Amino acid sequence: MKHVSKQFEVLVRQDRFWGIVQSLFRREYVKKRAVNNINLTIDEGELVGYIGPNGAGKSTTIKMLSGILTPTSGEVRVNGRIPYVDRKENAKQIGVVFGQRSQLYWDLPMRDTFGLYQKMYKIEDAVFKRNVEFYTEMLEMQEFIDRPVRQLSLGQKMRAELAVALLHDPKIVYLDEPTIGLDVMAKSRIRTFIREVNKEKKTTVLLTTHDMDDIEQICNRIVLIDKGALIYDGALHDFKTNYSPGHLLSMQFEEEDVRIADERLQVVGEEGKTKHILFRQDRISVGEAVSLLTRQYK
Ligand SMILES: Nc1ncnc2c1ncn2[C@@H]1O[C@H](COP(=O)(O)OP(=O)(O)OP(=O)(O)O)[C@@H](O)[C@H]1O
Repeated sequence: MKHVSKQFEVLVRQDRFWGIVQSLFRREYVKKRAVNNINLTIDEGELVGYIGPNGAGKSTTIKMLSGILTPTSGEVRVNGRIPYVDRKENAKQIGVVFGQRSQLYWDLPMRDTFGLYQKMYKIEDAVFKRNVEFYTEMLEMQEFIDRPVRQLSLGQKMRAELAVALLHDPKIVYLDEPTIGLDVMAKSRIRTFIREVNKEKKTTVLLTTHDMDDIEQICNRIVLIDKGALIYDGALHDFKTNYSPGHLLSMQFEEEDVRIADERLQVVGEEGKTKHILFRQDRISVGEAVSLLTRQYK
Protein backbone atom coordinates (compact mmCIF):
# COMPACT_ATOMS: atom_id res chain seq x y z
CA MET A 1 0.00 0.00 0.00
CA LYS A 2 1.48 3.34 -1.02
CA HIS A 3 0.12 6.58 0.44
CA VAL A 4 -3.32 5.05 0.72
CA SER A 5 -6.22 7.09 2.08
CA LYS A 6 -9.92 6.38 2.25
CA GLN A 7 -12.49 9.03 2.87
CA PHE A 8 -16.20 8.44 3.43
CA GLU A 9 -18.96 10.95 2.97
CA VAL A 10 -21.23 10.79 5.97
CA LEU A 11 -24.72 12.29 5.94
CA VAL A 12 -25.21 14.89 8.65
CA ARG A 13 -28.29 13.96 10.62
CA GLN A 14 -30.53 16.81 11.68
CA ASP A 15 -32.37 16.48 14.92
CA ARG A 16 -34.39 19.72 14.87
CA PHE A 17 -37.71 19.82 13.04
CA TRP A 18 -36.69 22.48 10.47
CA GLY A 19 -33.37 20.74 9.98
CA ILE A 20 -35.19 17.51 9.10
CA VAL A 21 -37.51 19.36 6.69
CA GLN A 22 -34.55 21.13 5.04
CA SER A 23 -32.63 17.87 4.71
CA LEU A 24 -35.48 16.53 2.52
CA PHE A 25 -34.39 19.08 -0.10
CA ARG A 26 -30.71 19.62 0.60
CA ARG A 27 -28.63 16.89 2.17
CA GLU A 28 -25.47 17.87 3.99
CA TYR A 29 -22.44 15.61 4.06
CA VAL A 30 -19.20 15.70 6.02
CA LYS A 31 -16.01 13.95 4.99
CA LYS A 32 -14.64 11.29 7.30
CA ARG A 33 -11.08 10.09 6.75
CA ALA A 34 -11.01 6.43 7.84
CA VAL A 35 -7.53 5.66 6.51
CA ASN A 36 -4.92 8.38 6.25
CA ASN A 37 -1.82 8.06 4.05
CA ILE A 38 -0.82 4.50 4.92
CA ASN A 39 2.37 2.94 3.56
CA LEU A 40 2.60 -0.76 4.20
CA THR A 41 4.48 -3.62 2.56
CA ILE A 42 3.95 -7.22 3.62
CA ASP A 43 6.20 -9.98 2.32
CA GLU A 44 5.09 -13.47 1.37
CA GLY A 45 4.71 -15.77 4.37
CA GLU A 46 4.61 -13.03 7.01
CA LEU A 47 2.34 -13.21 10.05
CA VAL A 48 1.28 -9.64 10.73
CA GLY A 49 -0.96 -8.38 13.54
CA TYR A 50 -2.94 -5.32 12.50
CA ILE A 51 -4.08 -3.63 15.65
CA GLY A 52 -5.65 -0.43 16.90
CA PRO A 53 -8.66 0.84 18.86
CA ASN A 54 -12.26 0.68 17.60
CA GLY A 55 -12.77 2.81 14.53
CA ALA A 56 -9.02 3.05 13.83
CA GLY A 57 -9.42 1.99 10.19
CA LYS A 58 -8.49 -1.71 10.29
CA SER A 59 -11.58 -3.09 8.55
CA THR A 60 -11.47 -0.30 5.97
CA THR A 61 -7.88 -1.33 5.14
CA ILE A 62 -8.87 -4.99 4.82
CA LYS A 63 -11.82 -4.06 2.61
CA MET A 64 -9.47 -2.14 0.29
CA LEU A 65 -7.08 -5.10 0.19
CA SER A 66 -9.99 -7.44 -0.63
CA GLY A 67 -11.29 -5.20 -3.41
CA ILE A 68 -14.58 -4.37 -1.65
CA LEU A 69 -13.62 -0.70 -1.31
CA THR A 70 -11.73 1.63 -3.64
CA PRO A 71 -9.17 3.94 -2.02
CA THR A 72 -9.76 7.68 -2.35
CA SER A 73 -6.08 8.13 -3.15
CA GLY A 74 -2.87 6.11 -3.24
CA GLU A 75 -2.01 2.71 -4.62
CA VAL A 76 -3.06 -0.73 -3.37
CA ARG A 77 -1.51 -3.87 -4.84
CA VAL A 78 -1.90 -7.45 -3.71
CA ASN A 79 0.46 -9.85 -5.43
CA GLY A 80 0.86 -7.31 -8.23
CA ARG A 81 -2.88 -6.88 -8.77
CA ILE A 82 -5.04 -3.89 -8.02
CA PRO A 83 -7.77 -5.54 -5.91
CA TYR A 84 -10.74 -3.31 -6.82
CA VAL A 85 -9.92 -3.44 -10.55
CA ASP A 86 -9.18 -7.17 -10.68
CA ARG A 87 -11.77 -8.24 -8.14
CA LYS A 88 -12.31 -11.74 -9.49
CA GLU A 89 -8.64 -12.63 -9.84
CA ASN A 90 -7.89 -11.05 -6.49
CA ALA A 91 -10.60 -13.16 -4.85
CA LYS A 92 -8.84 -16.33 -6.03
CA GLN A 93 -5.67 -15.45 -4.20
CA ILE A 94 -7.17 -14.28 -0.93
CA GLY A 95 -9.19 -15.84 1.88
CA VAL A 96 -11.17 -13.81 4.41
CA VAL A 97 -12.62 -14.56 7.82
CA PHE A 98 -14.72 -11.93 9.55
CA GLY A 99 -15.16 -13.16 13.12
CA GLN A 100 -18.52 -11.44 13.46
CA ARG A 101 -19.95 -12.34 10.03
CA SER A 102 -20.32 -15.84 8.66
CA GLN A 103 -19.55 -17.26 5.23
CA LEU A 104 -21.26 -20.56 6.06
CA TYR A 105 -24.71 -21.81 5.06
CA TRP A 106 -26.72 -22.27 8.22
CA ASP A 107 -28.75 -25.29 7.10
CA LEU A 108 -25.98 -27.17 5.33
CA PRO A 109 -23.40 -29.45 6.90
CA MET A 110 -19.77 -28.52 6.27
CA ARG A 111 -19.30 -31.38 3.85
CA ASP A 112 -21.87 -29.81 1.46
CA THR A 113 -20.52 -26.30 2.01
CA PHE A 114 -17.08 -27.50 0.96
CA GLY A 115 -18.68 -28.84 -2.24
CA LEU A 116 -20.30 -25.49 -2.98
CA TYR A 117 -17.05 -23.63 -2.45
CA GLN A 118 -15.26 -26.09 -4.75
CA LYS A 119 -17.64 -25.08 -7.54
CA MET A 120 -17.46 -21.39 -6.70
CA TYR A 121 -13.67 -21.29 -6.76
CA LYS A 122 -13.32 -23.98 -9.46
CA ILE A 123 -10.96 -26.03 -7.30
CA GLU A 124 -9.49 -29.09 -9.02
CA ASP A 125 -10.74 -32.41 -7.60
CA ALA A 126 -7.32 -33.56 -6.39
CA VAL A 127 -6.57 -30.26 -4.61
CA PHE A 128 -10.08 -30.20 -3.16
CA LYS A 129 -9.82 -33.75 -1.79
CA ARG A 130 -6.38 -33.12 -0.33
CA ASN A 131 -7.44 -29.86 1.34
CA VAL A 132 -10.70 -31.20 2.78
CA GLU A 133 -8.73 -34.07 4.35
CA PHE A 134 -5.98 -31.73 5.52
CA TYR A 135 -8.30 -29.21 7.20
CA THR A 136 -10.72 -31.80 8.58
CA GLU A 137 -7.84 -33.46 10.34
CA MET A 138 -5.98 -30.34 11.42
CA LEU A 139 -9.10 -28.65 12.75
CA GLU A 140 -10.54 -31.89 14.17
CA MET A 141 -13.78 -31.45 12.28
CA GLN A 142 -14.60 -35.19 11.82
CA GLU A 143 -17.17 -35.19 14.64
CA PHE A 144 -19.26 -32.34 13.19
CA ILE A 145 -18.61 -32.28 9.44
CA ASP A 146 -22.01 -33.87 8.71
CA ARG A 147 -24.04 -31.75 11.10
CA PRO A 148 -25.87 -28.59 9.93
CA VAL A 149 -23.84 -25.50 10.77
CA ARG A 150 -26.60 -24.02 12.95
CA GLN A 151 -26.08 -26.90 15.43
CA LEU A 152 -22.37 -26.20 15.87
CA SER A 153 -20.74 -24.44 18.82
CA LEU A 154 -19.04 -21.08 18.32
CA GLY A 155 -15.59 -22.69 18.34
CA GLN A 156 -16.65 -25.37 15.83
CA LYS A 157 -18.13 -22.68 13.58
CA MET A 158 -14.93 -20.68 13.66
CA ARG A 159 -12.92 -23.77 12.69
CA ALA A 160 -15.32 -24.31 9.81
CA GLU A 161 -14.96 -20.64 8.73
CA LEU A 162 -11.18 -21.01 8.62
CA ALA A 163 -11.37 -24.22 6.58
CA VAL A 164 -13.69 -22.57 4.03
CA ALA A 165 -11.50 -19.46 3.76
CA LEU A 166 -8.43 -21.61 3.09
CA LEU A 167 -9.97 -24.30 0.88
CA HIS A 168 -8.78 -22.78 -2.42
CA ASP A 169 -5.18 -22.40 -1.17
CA PRO A 170 -5.16 -18.61 -1.08
CA LYS A 171 -1.74 -16.97 -0.90
CA ILE A 172 -3.01 -14.42 1.60
CA VAL A 173 -5.59 -14.65 4.33
CA TYR A 174 -7.20 -11.74 6.19
CA LEU A 175 -8.47 -12.76 9.58
CA ASP A 176 -10.68 -10.23 11.37
CA GLU A 177 -11.07 -11.19 15.05
CA PRO A 178 -10.88 -14.97 14.51
CA THR A 179 -10.94 -15.80 18.23
CA ILE A 180 -13.69 -13.41 19.34
CA GLY A 181 -16.00 -14.90 21.97
CA LEU A 182 -14.15 -18.22 22.22
CA ASP A 183 -13.01 -19.96 25.40
CA VAL A 184 -9.33 -20.41 26.26
CA MET A 185 -9.02 -23.88 24.73
CA ALA A 186 -10.77 -22.94 21.49
CA LYS A 187 -8.63 -19.80 21.14
CA SER A 188 -5.48 -21.81 21.63
CA ARG A 189 -6.53 -24.37 18.99
CA ILE A 190 -7.19 -21.62 16.44
CA ARG A 191 -3.87 -19.89 17.16
CA THR A 192 -1.94 -23.14 16.73
CA PHE A 193 -3.79 -23.80 13.49
CA ILE A 194 -2.98 -20.37 12.01
CA ARG A 195 0.71 -20.84 12.77
CA GLU A 196 0.65 -24.36 11.30
CA VAL A 197 -1.00 -23.24 8.05
CA ASN A 198 1.51 -20.42 7.71
CA LYS A 199 4.36 -22.90 8.22
CA GLU A 200 3.02 -25.66 5.99
CA LYS A 201 1.55 -23.61 3.14
CA LYS A 202 3.53 -20.36 3.48
CA THR A 203 0.23 -18.48 3.61
CA THR A 204 0.64 -14.78 4.39
CA VAL A 205 -1.57 -13.80 7.33
CA LEU A 206 -2.93 -10.37 8.18
CA LEU A 207 -4.67 -10.64 11.51
CA THR A 208 -6.91 -8.08 13.18
CA THR A 209 -7.61 -8.57 16.83
CA HIS A 210 -8.21 -6.83 20.14
CA ASP A 211 -6.77 -9.84 21.98
CA MET A 212 -3.09 -9.27 22.76
CA ASP A 213 -2.60 -13.01 23.39
CA ASP A 214 -3.50 -13.62 19.72
CA ILE A 215 -0.75 -11.21 18.74
CA GLU A 216 1.78 -12.70 21.17
CA GLN A 217 1.13 -16.25 20.07
CA ILE A 218 0.66 -15.80 16.35
CA CYS A 219 2.45 -12.73 14.99
CA ASN A 220 6.08 -11.79 14.48
CA ARG A 221 5.32 -8.27 13.36
CA ILE A 222 2.74 -5.75 14.46
CA VAL A 223 1.31 -2.78 12.68
CA LEU A 224 -0.45 -0.31 14.94
CA ILE A 225 -3.00 2.08 13.46
CA ASP A 226 -4.87 4.89 15.12
CA LYS A 227 -7.33 7.40 13.62
CA GLY A 228 -6.46 6.03 10.19
CA ALA A 229 -2.73 6.64 10.53
CA LEU A 230 0.03 4.10 10.99
CA ILE A 231 1.79 4.73 14.28
CA TYR A 232 4.02 1.67 14.70
CA ASP A 233 5.29 -0.98 12.32
CA GLY A 234 7.90 -3.41 13.49
CA ALA A 235 8.80 -6.50 15.42
CA LEU A 236 6.63 -7.38 18.38
CA HIS A 237 9.83 -7.95 20.32
CA ASP A 238 11.04 -4.35 19.73
CA PHE A 239 7.64 -2.98 20.64
CA LYS A 240 7.76 -4.85 23.92
CA THR A 241 11.32 -3.72 24.66
CA ASN A 242 10.40 -0.09 24.05
CA TYR A 243 7.15 -0.09 25.96
CA SER A 244 7.70 -2.83 28.50
CA PRO A 245 7.46 -2.72 31.40
CA GLY A 246 4.76 -0.41 30.11
CA HIS A 247 1.24 0.63 30.89
CA LEU A 248 -1.78 1.56 28.90
CA LEU A 249 -3.93 4.06 30.71
CA SER A 250 -7.43 4.86 29.49
CA MET A 251 -8.71 8.18 30.75
CA GLN A 252 -11.85 10.18 30.10
CA PHE A 253 -11.44 13.96 29.85
CA GLU A 254 -14.08 16.66 30.00
CA GLU A 255 -13.23 17.96 26.55
CA GLU A 256 -12.42 16.20 23.29
CA ASP A 257 -9.55 18.33 22.02
CA VAL A 258 -7.10 17.76 24.87
CA ARG A 259 -3.51 17.71 23.57
CA ILE A 260 -1.08 15.86 25.81
CA ALA A 261 2.35 17.43 25.37
CA ASP A 262 4.54 15.36 27.71
CA GLU A 263 6.93 13.23 25.62
CA ARG A 264 6.82 10.38 28.15
CA LEU A 265 3.13 9.89 27.45
CA GLN A 266 2.12 8.65 24.02
CA VAL A 267 -1.52 8.82 23.00
CA VAL A 268 -2.12 5.63 21.01
CA GLY A 269 -5.86 5.87 20.58
CA GLU A 270 -8.95 7.86 21.40
CA GLU A 271 -12.68 7.41 21.31
CA GLY A 272 -14.50 10.69 21.88
CA LYS A 273 -13.34 12.07 25.19
CA THR A 274 -11.48 8.91 26.19
CA LYS A 275 -7.77 8.69 25.41
CA HIS A 276 -5.55 5.62 25.55
CA ILE A 277 -2.12 6.63 26.77
CA LEU A 278 0.94 4.40 26.59
CA PHE A 279 3.97 4.95 28.82
CA ARG A 280 7.03 3.17 30.11
CA GLN A 281 7.07 2.67 33.81
CA ASP A 282 10.81 3.29 34.02
CA ARG A 283 10.25 6.80 32.63
CA ILE A 284 7.17 7.77 34.59
CA SER A 285 5.34 5.89 37.33
CA VAL A 286 1.61 5.16 37.15
CA GLY A 287 0.96 7.52 40.07
CA GLU A 288 2.99 10.31 38.50
CA ALA A 289 1.27 9.86 35.13
CA VAL A 290 -2.20 9.97 36.67
CA SER A 291 -1.43 13.00 38.83
CA LEU A 292 0.21 14.86 35.93
CA LEU A 293 -2.79 14.21 33.69
CA THR A 294 -5.36 15.16 36.29
CA ARG A 295 -3.39 18.30 37.26
CA GLN A 296 -2.83 19.62 33.76
CA TYR A 297 -6.01 18.53 32.00
CA LYS A 298 -9.65 18.21 32.92
N1 LIG B 1 -19.16 2.84 5.01
C1 LIG B 1 -18.77 3.79 5.86
N2 LIG B 1 -19.33 5.01 5.81
C2 LIG B 1 -18.95 5.98 6.65
N3 LIG B 1 -18.00 5.83 7.60
C3 LIG B 1 -17.41 4.63 7.71
C4 LIG B 1 -17.77 3.54 6.85
N4 LIG B 1 -17.01 2.45 7.19
C5 LIG B 1 -16.23 2.86 8.22
N5 LIG B 1 -16.47 4.16 8.53
C6 LIG B 1 -15.80 4.96 9.58
O1 LIG B 1 -14.40 4.88 9.35
C7 LIG B 1 -13.69 4.73 10.58
C8 LIG B 1 -12.85 3.46 10.53
O2 LIG B 1 -13.72 2.33 10.60
P1 LIG B 1 -13.20 0.82 10.55
O3 LIG B 1 -14.40 -0.06 10.51
O4 LIG B 1 -12.20 0.68 9.47
O5 LIG B 1 -12.47 0.70 11.97
P2 LIG B 1 -11.86 -0.59 12.70
O6 LIG B 1 -10.46 -0.22 13.07
O7 LIG B 1 -12.04 -1.80 11.88
O8 LIG B 1 -12.74 -0.66 14.03
P3 LIG B 1 -13.24 -1.93 14.92
O9 LIG B 1 -12.06 -2.37 15.74
O10 LIG B 1 -14.31 -1.30 15.77
O11 LIG B 1 -13.76 -2.98 13.98
C9 LIG B 1 -14.73 4.75 11.68
O12 LIG B 1 -14.81 6.05 12.19
C10 LIG B 1 -16.01 4.37 10.97
O13 LIG B 1 -17.12 4.96 11.60
